[in-house]
Amino acid sequence: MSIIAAENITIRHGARIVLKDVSMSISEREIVTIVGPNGSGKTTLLRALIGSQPLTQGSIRRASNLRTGYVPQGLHVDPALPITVARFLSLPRRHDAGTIKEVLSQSGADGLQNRALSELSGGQLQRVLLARALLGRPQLLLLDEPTTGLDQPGSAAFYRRIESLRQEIGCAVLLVSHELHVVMSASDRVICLNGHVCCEGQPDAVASAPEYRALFGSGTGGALALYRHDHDHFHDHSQH
Ligand SMILES: Nc1ncnc2c1ncn2[C@@H]1O[C@H](COP(=O)(O)OP(=O)(O)OP(=O)(O)O)[C@@H](O)[C@H]1O
Repeated sequence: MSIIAAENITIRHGARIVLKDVSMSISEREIVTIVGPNGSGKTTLLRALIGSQPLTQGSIRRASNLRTGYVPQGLHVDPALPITVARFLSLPRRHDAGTIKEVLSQSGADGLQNRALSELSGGQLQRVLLARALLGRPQLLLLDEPTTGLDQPGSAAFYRRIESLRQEIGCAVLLVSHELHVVMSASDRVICLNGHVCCEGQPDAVASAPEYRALFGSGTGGALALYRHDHDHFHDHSQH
């Protein structure tokens, strides 16, 4: 059963049509990855789904009282900001130490609560942001390019974490990635967006292929897979 659906949505930024007649949906416990080139409307679609982006046309249908957790793209942390991870997780609403410990553990960020936010590595910060999104007990997690700045093993580890989170808390996950060819094999479905939905389908797991192993090694635990992208149709962007 779908928990959220975009129905024929069109979004303009000024005169520019960024998304045109896009329909997609996510079911309970489903992991969906959106791929597409820069500027193809991925972030705009995510923002529309959480209700922070006005629609020009179409509608968003959500299951009643759907709880969502959103991790935006590239949060900048001011190095001069003297704030610990625990304090950051208690803004704007206070959470007890037990809850903070639990979400940090679920995000693979055990023991970071007393560290200064500005001193975290890119991978640690991503996990803390994920922990923050978990505080609201989301039924749907939306993550905008969560592996930006991570190396290949770091990305693979993050994707495995997402899969175990789904098992642990039973949430659905919608991820955005700009990497067309590298998506996680844990994705149930990949949506390729380029102002419109170009195509969608299941990612092909190629972890056992020699070419794949030569490229990525075997240390990624099969978390990375190749999505075969067939561009068998013509894109007319003259309307954009
Ligand atoms: N607030 C805004 N005002 C005007 N134009 C915008 C605004 N937000 C986004 N756009 C434009 O909409 C288009 C889609 O942007 P969006 O951020 O959704 O793309 P994206 O696929 O997430 O890109 P990237 O991979 O670079 O993050 C871009 O051309 C962008 O310049």
